[in-house]
Amino acid sequence: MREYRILADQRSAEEISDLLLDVGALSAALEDADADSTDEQPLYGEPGLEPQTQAWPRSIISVLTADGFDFQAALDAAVAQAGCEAPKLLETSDVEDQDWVRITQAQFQPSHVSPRLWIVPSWSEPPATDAVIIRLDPGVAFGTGSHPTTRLCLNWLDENLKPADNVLDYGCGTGILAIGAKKLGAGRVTGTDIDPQAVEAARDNAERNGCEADFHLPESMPEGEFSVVVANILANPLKLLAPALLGRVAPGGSLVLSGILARQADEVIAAYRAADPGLPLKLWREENGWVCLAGTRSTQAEA
Ligand SMILES: C[S@@+](CC[C@H](N)C(=O)[O-])C[C@H]1O[C@@H](n2cnc3c(N)ncnc32)[C@H](O)[C@@H]1O
Repeated sequence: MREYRILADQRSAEEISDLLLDVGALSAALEDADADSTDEQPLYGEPGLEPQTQAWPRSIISVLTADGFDFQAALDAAVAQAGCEAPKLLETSDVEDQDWVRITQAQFQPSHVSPRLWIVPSWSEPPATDAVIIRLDPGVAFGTGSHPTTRLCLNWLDENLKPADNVLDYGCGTGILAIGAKKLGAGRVTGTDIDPQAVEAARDNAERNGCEADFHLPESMPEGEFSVVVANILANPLKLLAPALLGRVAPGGSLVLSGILARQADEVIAAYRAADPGLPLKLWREENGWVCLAGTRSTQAEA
């Protein structure tokens, strides 16, 4: 059995993984290649890329194959079908047959992401503490707690959520923020994502965690305001989404944004101030060059 580790543009990584699995690869695990990087953004493609097309930078795909599998031919075919740039081969190694499950699982272990919250995959025992556990396995959607921006949002929720706050997770990915909010005591929890696979994954993950939460595509989102709106996307889409996100924050409610590099914080704060001076955003916290911005809408009595 062989393991191949390839570096791919994050936008095509899932499709490449799926195509390799379709033609017989035994497993394909994705991890962020740039989780701790604050290099120029975007980290792929040409410098002139339009802001709307920026996505998360690069993924490492670890692919396990049986002996005799023609990995290069399978990769070439996947690249041709996906119409993307060819991933870069980082390394290959021989793997003992009995080790492949262990290798796959070793890539994702329990992690302590905020004072109370742990992310625990299905193959691990929960830590023997009074921790609040989110059960989550890596899959098709973004959000396993390995990225600093996800952890920043979870920490904001852990430290600031009030009992029975109702929460909107905008750009929910796996639903990790919605599930975390519910486990921390939120009331009604709703999530949305433009990616139908993410909406599906979030529903499955909420059910697996025994969390009552509903997830919708943006066009099917029910009307209504929330006491907490959290969105971990990227600076440019967040600026475009300002009216939509601000319109969802109830009087006295909070808006929490991440997916923003430290050097982009001022421009995002300015865009939101221009769209609605009644909800001033401030830097809440920074981790590894990524920031979380947060602010509270004044109540009618204060306005
Ligand atoms: C970085 S992931 C965040 C996932 C998860 N909330 C977390 O914190 O780890 C951003 C998610 O936002 C979604 N997204 C991007 N643009 C969006 C938009 N305009 N409306 C809704 N979701 C969007 C993406 O599909 C992706 O799942």
